[in-house]
Amino acid sequence: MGSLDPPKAESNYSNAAGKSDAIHKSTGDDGDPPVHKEMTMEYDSLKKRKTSMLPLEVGTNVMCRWRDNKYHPVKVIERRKLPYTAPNDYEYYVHYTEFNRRLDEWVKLEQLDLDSVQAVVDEKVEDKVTSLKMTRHQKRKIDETHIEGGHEELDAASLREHEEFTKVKNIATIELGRYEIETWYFSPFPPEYNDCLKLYFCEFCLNFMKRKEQLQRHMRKCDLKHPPGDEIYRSGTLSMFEVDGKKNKVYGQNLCYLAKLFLDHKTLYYDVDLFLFYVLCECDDRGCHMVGYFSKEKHSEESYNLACILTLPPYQRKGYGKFLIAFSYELSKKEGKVGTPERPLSDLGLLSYRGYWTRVLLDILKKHKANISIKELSDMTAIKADDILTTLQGLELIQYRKGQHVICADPKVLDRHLKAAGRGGLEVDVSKLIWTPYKEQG
Ligand SMILES: CC(=O)SCCNC(=O)CCNC(=O)[C@H](O)C(C)(C)COP(=O)(O)OP(=O)(O)OC[C@H]1O[C@@H](n2cnc3c(N)ncnc32)[C@H](O)[C@@H]1OP(=O)(O)O
Repeated sequence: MGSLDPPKAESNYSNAAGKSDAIHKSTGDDGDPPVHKEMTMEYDSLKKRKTSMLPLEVGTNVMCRWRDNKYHPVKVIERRKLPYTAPNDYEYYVHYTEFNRRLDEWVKLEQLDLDSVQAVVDEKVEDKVTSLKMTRHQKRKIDETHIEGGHEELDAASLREHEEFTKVKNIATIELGRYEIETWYFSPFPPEYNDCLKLYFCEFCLNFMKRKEQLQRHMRKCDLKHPPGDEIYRSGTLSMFEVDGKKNKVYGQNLCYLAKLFLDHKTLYYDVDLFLFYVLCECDDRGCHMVGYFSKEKHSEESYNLACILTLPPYQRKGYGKFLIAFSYELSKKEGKVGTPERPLSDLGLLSYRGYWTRVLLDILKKHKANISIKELSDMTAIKADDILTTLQGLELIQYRKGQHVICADPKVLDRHLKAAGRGGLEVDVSKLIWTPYKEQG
């Protein structure tokens, strides 16, 4: 599977500096004053034209030099004046149009190629309204990110306001345990944290602070050495804790603030009572260090068995995501239900789920000699029938014959797909799971 990091291909884009260099060089030694003068005038007018477009407007499309030293198209999302500098000295918050929003960042003017500036397109209000049409579920999620919450309907204006409010990352880095982590997205921390670029989290209770000394003081007092709640799984150094959002409200909210820094789609913050949090930890003699988690509604009418899933960036691509997904299905099996993750899935979420579904289903198809139906696959795996159908359709293993879906699984094709689906990840040892499904206490 390809990397989701931006493409590494050579860019054939040449930059503005190169072009103005060429002008300087051509005014060299040929001793031809009229040409020299013409060139100088041309250079001056170019410079003037460039200066006149500054500061760039929000919405401008322009090419920007990225950390790979190549130029990529960006859109200016926001700008801010640099203190104690000339009137036009701004820095710009840009979105790389080819990449995911997690790579949005502040850049300096010298990273932008002013020759490539395109006029700001005034997006028509109707277009925006159409693009803002959302499902009821998405609206609910957006509501929940609002500090006050509780709006029944969100009109286009409120959505725009929400987009405006969340478009720039507020916290740039966090310290958590022994890691300093660059954040990916905006998270609605309380207003008193508005002036912070970095936050310090207690890795056990997830309280967050503005200053390192506050964290150090806190660590001397904090009694926790693992997430609050019940340890429901332990295998080797891996432990899973179940945290009830109602019993551990502050922990649940802190976890949501933290998770939103890495989740673009909106998540809940205040209504944590309705959720259980499954927190995966690597344990050593200093305590149980959070690696990732998933949340699960206590009651889901839509048969969701997972609301949000996160592996903290330092632990990603090590198989923990697949472990968390597998774990969520093991819980569903114990409940005797089928389950599906809450939508929308992020790009990385979709990749991880697709890989998991492919491996689980194809492993069964390989071993199972007789015909097997989608319903039987669903009963065996707790994967919802729709997800089985889309996975197998995506792999072109389904045919529609005489009004029915039929699975056509040639062993060689199965092997090819399994190989492409990558590594299996960490296994959940079900014998080590000690858990009973959630029941409301009377
Ligand atoms: C319902 C929802 O919550 S949807 C939102 C999902 N969550 C997020 O987007 C939050 C940010 N992302 C994450 O936390 C993580 O990327 C997760 C949870 C999606 C995956 O966690 P990880 O621990 O990295 O997963 P894991 O190591 O098991 O790999 C999963 C597979 O996904 C794919 N994948 C994950 N990250 C990448 C990446 N950056 N580039 C390409 N493929 C990737 C790969 O196929 C990978 O398998 P492989 O390593 O064998 O090739």
